[in-house]
Amino acid sequence: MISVAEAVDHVLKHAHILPLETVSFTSALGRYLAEDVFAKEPLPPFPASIKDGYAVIASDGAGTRLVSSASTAGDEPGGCVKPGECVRINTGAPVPEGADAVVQVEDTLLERSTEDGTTELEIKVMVAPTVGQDIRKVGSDIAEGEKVLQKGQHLGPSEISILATVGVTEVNCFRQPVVGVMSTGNELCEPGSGLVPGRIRDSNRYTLMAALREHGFPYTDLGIAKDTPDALLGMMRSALDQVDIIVTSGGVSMGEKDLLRHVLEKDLGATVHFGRVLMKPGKPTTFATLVHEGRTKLFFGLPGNPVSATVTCNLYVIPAVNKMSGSSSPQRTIVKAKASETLRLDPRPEYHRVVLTWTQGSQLPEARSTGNQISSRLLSVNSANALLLLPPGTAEKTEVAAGEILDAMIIARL
Ligand SMILES: Nc1nc2c(c(=O)[nH]1)N[C@H]1C(S)=C(S)[C@@H](COP(=O)(O)OP(=O)(O)OC[C@H]3O[C@@H](n4cnc5c(N)ncnc54)[C@H](O)[C@@H]3O)O[C@H]1N2
Ligand code: MOO
Repeated sequence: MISVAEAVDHVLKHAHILPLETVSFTSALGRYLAEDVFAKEPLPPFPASIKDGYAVIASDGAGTRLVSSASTAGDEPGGCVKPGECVRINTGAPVPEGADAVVQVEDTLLERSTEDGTTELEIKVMVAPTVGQDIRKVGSDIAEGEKVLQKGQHLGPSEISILATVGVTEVNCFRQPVVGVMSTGNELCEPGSGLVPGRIRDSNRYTLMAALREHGFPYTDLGIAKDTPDALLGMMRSALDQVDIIVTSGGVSMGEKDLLRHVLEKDLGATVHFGRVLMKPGKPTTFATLVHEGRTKLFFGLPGNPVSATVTCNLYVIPAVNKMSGSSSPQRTIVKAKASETLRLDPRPEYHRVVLTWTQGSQLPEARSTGNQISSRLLSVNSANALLLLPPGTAEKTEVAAGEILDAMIIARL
């Protein structure tokens, strides 16, 4: 049996970054950039006011100014401020020529206006301005030609905003792999079905599809395959044309209906890189690759037990999809956490489902166990936001004490 670290190495070694494709910036959320992005123009493209107030000549000092005109956001830059004058200006509006400072309205007094009170004629600057005060210089936010986004960067809302502001409406990103999700097992029925003797509802397919959707990855629902070599082979063969990765659950252990490895190796000619991993839960996790029409396809056979499928999806599938999408740090985030209770250690390294909570004044989050960790008990992942990485038990160390500090892998939005 190989270790989790070795298994992850195998997966990441075979998870090749996919070729790039051009995408509209409006659909680039969650993608990884395949090129650097530069600003064609400076931002702001004109000297812009930071405040609502008056554009003035700083050397005029404090005192009375004639209000000669107004500049509001959206106006074409123009006009000219002469000594002793000022221009009423809004935040974001172009600062007119001649002016070298903006005085915020709070630092002025209205001295004289037209009889109907609609137009200011004279104001008094109460505090002597300094040159450049409250003006954004041309290119002070983004310089012309500046690299604003870097190849390999993840595009979140802020990066989409940067693309919009520099007017780059199409970008080259790495293609995201399409993941086919399949459940296997004669006992499975759809969640909408009433239970008949011997049957259970398929939850794994919905867990896996939801996990992919949560990360913004494209997927295809391949349905439920019966436990026969022909059914498995047929469904996998037809999926290979549509997807880059196939993720199944069930059928990887030791039972006579655990056919997957045989179908992969003998019928599809895939190379199985591992089929048993020293971990709890998830021991029978199987990983294989095969070349189909010149392209390497990845195959994850996750264990059928629902919690095992969830844990191994986080450990292997999500990092593989991240890497193929162009991420340079594809693995899930690990933080330190404090065990909130005594936990017995298993002979296998355990991925214990916990709820991390941060309390004010404490530096580390507390990790509270979700209770009975048997791999069939889906309630052990209910509300879990992390997997506490428990070392294997030994004769000397059989448990983790309350307060011990351990690594925890984040598996949900915090
Ligand atoms: N003799 C041995 N038996 C088992 C071993 C072993 O080492 N030797 N390993 C056990 C471990 S650990 C696990 S995990 C399971 C994994 O088995 P399979 O991947 O072959 O999964 P199945 O046998 O098909 O199913 C296991 C369990 O999960 C339920 N299941 C399956 N698919 C779904 C689904 N889509 N949604 C909900 N529940 C599902 C299934 O009905 C079974 O109860 O093997 C142990 N056995
Ligand atoms: O490895 Mo299994 O996933 O413990 O139940």
